[in-house]
Amino acid sequence: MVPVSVGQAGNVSGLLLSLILSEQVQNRTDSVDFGPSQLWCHRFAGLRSYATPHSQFFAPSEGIMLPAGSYNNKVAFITGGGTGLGRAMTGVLSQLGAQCVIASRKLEVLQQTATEISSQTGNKVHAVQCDVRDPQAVSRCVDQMVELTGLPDVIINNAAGNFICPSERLSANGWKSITDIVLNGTAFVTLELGKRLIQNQKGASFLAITTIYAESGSGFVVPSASAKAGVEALYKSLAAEWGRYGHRFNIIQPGPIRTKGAFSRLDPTGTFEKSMIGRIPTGRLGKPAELANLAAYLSSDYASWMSGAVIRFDGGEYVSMAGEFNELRKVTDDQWKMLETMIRSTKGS
Ligand SMILES: CCCCCCCCC/C=C\C=C\C(=O)SCCNC(=O)CCNC(=O)[C@H](O)C(C)(C)COP(=O)(O)OP(=O)(O)OC[C@H]1O[C@@H](n2cnc3c(N)ncnc32)[C@H](O)[C@@H]1OP(=O)(O)O
Ligand SMILES: NC(=O)C1=CN([C@@H]2O[C@H](COP(=O)(O)OP(=O)(O)OC[C@H]3O[C@@H](n4cnc5c(N)ncnc54)[C@H](OP(=O)(O)O)[C@@H]3O)[C@@H](O)[C@H]2O)C=CC1
Repeated sequence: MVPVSVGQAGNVSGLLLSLILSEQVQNRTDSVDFGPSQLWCHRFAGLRSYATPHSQFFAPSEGIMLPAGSYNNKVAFITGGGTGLGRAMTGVLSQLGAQCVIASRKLEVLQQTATEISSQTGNKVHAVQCDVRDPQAVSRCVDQMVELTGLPDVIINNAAGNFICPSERLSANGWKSITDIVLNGTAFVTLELGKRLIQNQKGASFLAITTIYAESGSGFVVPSASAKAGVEALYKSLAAEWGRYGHRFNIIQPGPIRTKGAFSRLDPTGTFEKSMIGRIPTGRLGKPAELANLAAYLSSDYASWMSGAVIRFDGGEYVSMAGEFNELRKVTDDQWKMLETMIRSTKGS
């Protein structure tokens, strides 16, 4: 771990962005003393990752949490299981004994992940090509899964699309592309599997991966925010309606966790991460393994009484951004003395 000074976007095409951001970071440095002694940079695999010194209080435990064999004789279906968080969840479920089916558009990526995970865990991982935007493709994918493994015990709706874009630059097709993957894709997968499970009188756990801004909304990712909010409404509604068929529905809202898919589309220059870390009370990004442990718990029999739950999993970022006075954590002791004197000396209203 090496301390770094506040940097600049590294190329000419990033000049405008770097000017905007250097001003932002400069302001932060001036008023917050968020300088080299308080901002740390990990370097690994060619990637930078920032953290604050107090993140050492919150070191991630990345080992598998549930007892070995917790998923023996279970089948798990994970959309977007070939990459990022989906891949991490598949790895943990497979390690715990599940037979996994991973589905997304890029068959080669899925196959490579499937081979790597199953060679590590000794349990089968099946790769099935499926574009979740297409209900017929989803139906064919489920047919294929039934042939391979039978209907699943666990369904994780993790596939998503996203990019930052001012809404005035967004085309109708840009909107459709994101909302089709996130909201319609989750609905098609959930309805197709739900109906077949009901027909076969088989219970199951459904989990959706949304995001903290599903609750607040967020500018610059408006289709994603709208679609993720829709997914949450879908899952809370079905938790109420389909409990009678043995189905549980839960939601994880992750905060920032470094994956190529997310960060390449949401922070393409890598510059926003620095300011983001400053608002996370635990001072670091989440780890895919931490999310995977939570998903494994929520989808397991240990959580059989959990349904309709929305779990925010973000190192405290959401409440930190929401609280009116939270920026006051930047005030120094000397500044507090002065503020207190001013307040105490005020008489009357
Ligand atoms: C402050 C720091 C932030 C750091 C990170 C913060 C982390 C927190 C993250 C919180 C939530 C994260 C949510 C996520 O979902 S992350 C997962 C992201 N992963 C992916 O997006 C993977 C899959 N994505 C894709 O395949 C593509 O990106 C896709 C565009 C979503 C879909 O691909 P495809 O179907 O091939 O679509 P097209 O390329 O044909 O485009 C369709 C349509 O959209 C327009 N478009 C595409 N990109 C942009 C862009 N960057 N800006 C504006 N418009 C865009 C494109 O032009 C097409 O429209 P049109 O036909 O009108 O031209
Ligand atoms: N990383 C983060 O910080 C956060 C992530 N999230 C959520 O976590 C989940 C995983 O994201 P992450 O791992 O970061 O990013 P990835 O980009 O790695 O994951 C997205 C996955 O979705 C799949 N996918 C995209 N479009 C389709 C489609 N039409 N049909 C089927 N599959 C599709 C992709 O595979 P393929 O291209 O092969 O189709 C890919 O595997 C998403 O729901 C995201 O919204 C939420 C908050 C924070």
